Order: sequence, then structure tokens, then C-alpha cells
Amino acid sequence: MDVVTAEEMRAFDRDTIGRLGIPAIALMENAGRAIAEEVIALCRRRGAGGVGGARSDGAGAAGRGAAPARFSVSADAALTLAAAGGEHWLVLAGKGNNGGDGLAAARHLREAGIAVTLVYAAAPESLAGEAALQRDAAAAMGIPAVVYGRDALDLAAGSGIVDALLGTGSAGAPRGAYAELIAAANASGRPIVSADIPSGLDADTGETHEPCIHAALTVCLAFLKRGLVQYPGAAAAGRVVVRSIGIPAVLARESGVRVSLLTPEVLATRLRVDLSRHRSPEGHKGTYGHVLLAAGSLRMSGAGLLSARAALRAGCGLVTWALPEKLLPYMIGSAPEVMLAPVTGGDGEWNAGTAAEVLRLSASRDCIALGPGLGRFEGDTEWLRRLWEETDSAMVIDADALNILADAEYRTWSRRHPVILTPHPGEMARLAGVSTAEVQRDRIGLALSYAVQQGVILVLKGAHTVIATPEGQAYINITGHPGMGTGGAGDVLTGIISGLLAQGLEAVQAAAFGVYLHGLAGERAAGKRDNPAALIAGDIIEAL
Ligand SMILES: NC(=O)C1=CN([C@@H]2O[C@H](COP(=O)(O)OP(=O)(O)OC[C@H]3O[C@@H](n4cnc5c(N)ncnc54)[C@H](O)[C@@H]3O)[C@@H](O)[C@H]2O)[C@@H](O)CC1
Ligand SMILES: [K+]
Repeated sequence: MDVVTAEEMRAFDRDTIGRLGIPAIALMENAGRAIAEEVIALCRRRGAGGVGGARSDGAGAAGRGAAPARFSVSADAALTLAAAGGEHWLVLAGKGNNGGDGLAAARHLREAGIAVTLVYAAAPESLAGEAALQRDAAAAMGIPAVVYGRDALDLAAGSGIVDALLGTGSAGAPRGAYAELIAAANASGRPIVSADIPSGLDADTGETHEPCIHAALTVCLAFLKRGLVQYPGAAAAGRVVVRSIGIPAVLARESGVRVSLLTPEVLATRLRVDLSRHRSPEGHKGTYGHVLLAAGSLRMSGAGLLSARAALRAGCGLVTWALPEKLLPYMIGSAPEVMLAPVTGGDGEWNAGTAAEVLRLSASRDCIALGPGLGRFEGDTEWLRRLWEETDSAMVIDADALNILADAEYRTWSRRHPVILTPHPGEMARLAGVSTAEVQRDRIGLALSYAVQQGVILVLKGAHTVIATPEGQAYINITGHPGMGTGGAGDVLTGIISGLLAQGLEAVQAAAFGVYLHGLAGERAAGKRDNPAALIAGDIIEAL
């Protein structure tokens, strides 16, 4: 599923209207209709009219494998039935096209038998173009309207609120009447359905201005906007439904939209990942690749252990764990499936001299994972530079190895292999030389620009992890669970990605599929506990 910016959305609007000749008013009608249908579905779920789960479009029960309905009810009839429950919705309309969508929705709601009152944020005379046509049609239908600031108003008087104040044309924090209506809508305690995006949300970054609508449901028009998949916007939007309004989906493909949601379909088709994880009956441990992991230190031994075990659970044939010799006695027997390769460099700890030993070990391995629990040590920049420049296999770089990179001008280092960096927001901030807040303000934008600039595959961790490629594509992962905020979860991800790399997946495939699997395993592990707060990193490995 493609994820677009406001600018891209405007270009698709223009293209559909100008090149395909579909009038703007037709798109707005479709938008209004879609919003009304979703409001009605919401009323029906709340039990109004007692229509239960019946659907009018044949896509409900039949779509889930039940017998197809013998008779289908036309959409309008179903909507009328659903509405018979004393519903009264307030439609808050701004003066742009987002407001126009809301006005069109009001007419369709009224047609379905739902009482509607329009609330204009600005004088109705100030509306122009298609929005003015919608204003006139609503007035001709006799839909009652009030104007904010002129008429008395109680937003808690209705049973729900349609937020059609600001859409993709919004700039900066809501001002004046818009700000006051948003604050009053949030305070009303009524469910809010947002048209396209919650008003007050930055459609591109996911930043929520003060105030911003907190929607129960957002009916996103034509394409998902970036702001809806990035926090805190993703939380403000509530449940998000994307509805087509007549803008062909192929426009996004043709114009090279760079961001998509990481769905199984995107994994299987665009990223060509074999999701079946088929294993040949003739296969053996040598068939499935060998990971070399350089990780762990006396103070942080568990990190390496978690990465090594996760790599095996991700399906690779063998894992060799290069660890400081002083750590070896404590690790013997801790993970019998993992081969331990102590390196000394003279003093039995990580030091610049161990680079040669790690390089020797890496010669016959399929990929290298560096960093979990490594710590910092004298000469670590040179240590990492040697590995980076002299190994031939793909690398996953995490944790302390990222902090080493952050102190180096690594853009100038030569290499022959792809590199995957897996920073959390704090590590990303150090790499990019900005604050953590700045990283979180626009995760997709920052991940894309960093990956392109530095020529790396970047996995920016956190809720809705972003995977960005050097070619300027980004994928947004939506698997995962808040319970995964626990020490070692990142080490597990490093293990999974390297385990997939060793099995022959290309670097982008391994990064994306690894993130996806990690989230899915976390969901499964969280589901096994009465309280997901009890989830620990080892549970994610066991759920793989
Ligand atoms: N052909 C099209 O362009 C279509 C657009 N659609 C809808 O139109 C929306 C975009 O419409 P517009 O480009 O007209 O823009 P909006 O309707 O999002 O907002 C523009 C209006 O809000 C005002 N405004 C902007 N920022 C403000 C702020 N911070 N505080 C107070 N007022 C502010 C502007 O002065 C302008 O009057 C989409 O989100 C979508 O809902 C749909 O109708 C489908 C077709
Ligand atoms: K809106």
C-alpha cells in the first residue's frame, strides 16, 4: 500500500482532473459518500437500529469465506436501516476542499436518515469552487447549519462529529475558529470521524499541532498519507480506513511514490520475499548459511547470546559467535547450538588487535553482525573500519558499533558489500548529529535522506519501524507490540536480520522481512501473557 505526501496527493488530484478529465466535484462526491458510509458503519457497530453486522456490499461475511448472501441489499436501503437509531451528527466544515468533503458527506448522511447539523468554521460565503457547490446543495436540501462565532453551539449535543475542518492543505498549527472547534470537539466526548486526516495533523511528518483532533476513525481518501503512519499522528488518527475516490491507484506507481506500508503483499511482490520459508528435503545445515557475530563483552554478555539464538531461530544453518576470550568461560554451555570463537588480541578483551581475528573468521561466513553488547574500546574506529573495508559479506551493524560509526567519517570508507544499520532513535540521533526529538519529528523523511546520503540500508527502530534504502525507497512496518519495549529486543532483531541474510536473502529483503517477523513474533509472544508488560526479549525468540 502506497504512502504519499500532501504534495504527491495534490499532483494525483491534478492529474486525475486535468489528464483523465474527471471533474473535481466527482472526486469530492466520492469522498463525501465514502465518509458517510464509514460513519454509518460506525453507527451500526454501536448497535443503532439493531442491524448488527449485515453488510450491503457483499464484501463482509462472504469475503471472509461464509456463504454469499442470497439477496444483496442496495447500499442506500442498508444505510437507511442502519440509521434508524436516533443518530444526530455534527459536521464541522472548513472553508477548503476538506470542508467540501464534509458537506458532501452531510448530504449522504441525511439521505440515509441520520440527522445532521453543519457547523461552518468560517462564513459560508467564503467557500469557493467545489466546496461552494456543496454548500449550496446542502442548503437546498434544508440541512440546518450554524456558523462558529455567530450562532450558539454545543458539540456534545450530537451523537458524533465529522471533522472536515482541515485536510492536506493545512499549514502549521490550527488558528482561530479552527483551533477552538478542534479543542471543543476533543472535549465533547463524542466519537470523531476525520475526513482524510485529523485536523491539526501534519500530513507529511505525523507531527500533531496544538490542538489536533483525536479521531476514533479516519477515512483517508485515495492514498495513505505519511502523517497517518508516523507517531504521534498514527495515534491521533485512530482506526484508519483508506477509501478510493476515483483517483487511479496506478498513478502512485507511475509517479514513483517512494514509501509503502510493509504488508505481506508488498513483501511478496515488490520485495520478492518467499514468505513460505520452504526448506528443501535435501537441505542440511550448510544449505542455510552461516552467520558470524561479533558481539558481547564482560559487562554485556547477554546481548550476543540473544542475537546468536535469534539468528538460529530465523532459520540459518550455523552461527559462530566471536567473543572476547575473557567472556568465554561464562558462556560455555549457555547456548549449545552456537559455536563460540574466542578472540584475544593479546589481553582477552575487545581491542584493535582483534580485527584480524574477526576478519579471519569472517572469510567463510555468509554475513557479519556487529555490535550488540560490544562496548567501546581503544582503537574501535580503526577496528570497525578494517572489518568494513576488508570483508566481502553483507554486514548488520547495531548498538555500540553504531556509536563507533557516529564518531567516524565512514562515508569515505570503501566497501564491496551492502550494510544494514539498525539504530533506535537515540542512536539515529548520534549518527545524524541531531536531537532524538528531531529524529522522531519526521522519521520517514530523516531515514530516507540518511540512507540515500550514506548509501546504507537503514532500519530506524521504534513504533512503526522505517526501513529505508540507498535508492530512496522506504517501507513502514506495522507489526509489533508495545510490550516489545524491553532490553534485548533490538539484539533479537539483529540476529533475525543476519539469520535471513545468511540464508541468501538480499540485504533489503532481509532488513524488511526481519523487521516484519520480529514484530509478528513480538505480537505472538505478547498474546501469550496475561499482561504484555511481562514480555522479555527471549520470548520474542521463542515465538519465532
Ligand atoms: N481535487 C481535490 O483537490 C480533492 C481534494 N480533496 C479534499 O481536499 C483536501 C485538501 O483541500 P484544500 O487543499 O482545499 O485544503 P484544506 O481543505 O485542507 O484547507 C485549506 C483551507 O484551510 C485554511 N487553513 C490552512 N491551514 C490552516 C490553519 N493552520 N488554521 C486555519 N486555517 C487554515 C486555508 O486558508 C484554506 O482555506 C484533502 O485533504 C481532501 O479532504 C477531496 O475532495 C478529493 C479531491
Ligand atoms: K480533517
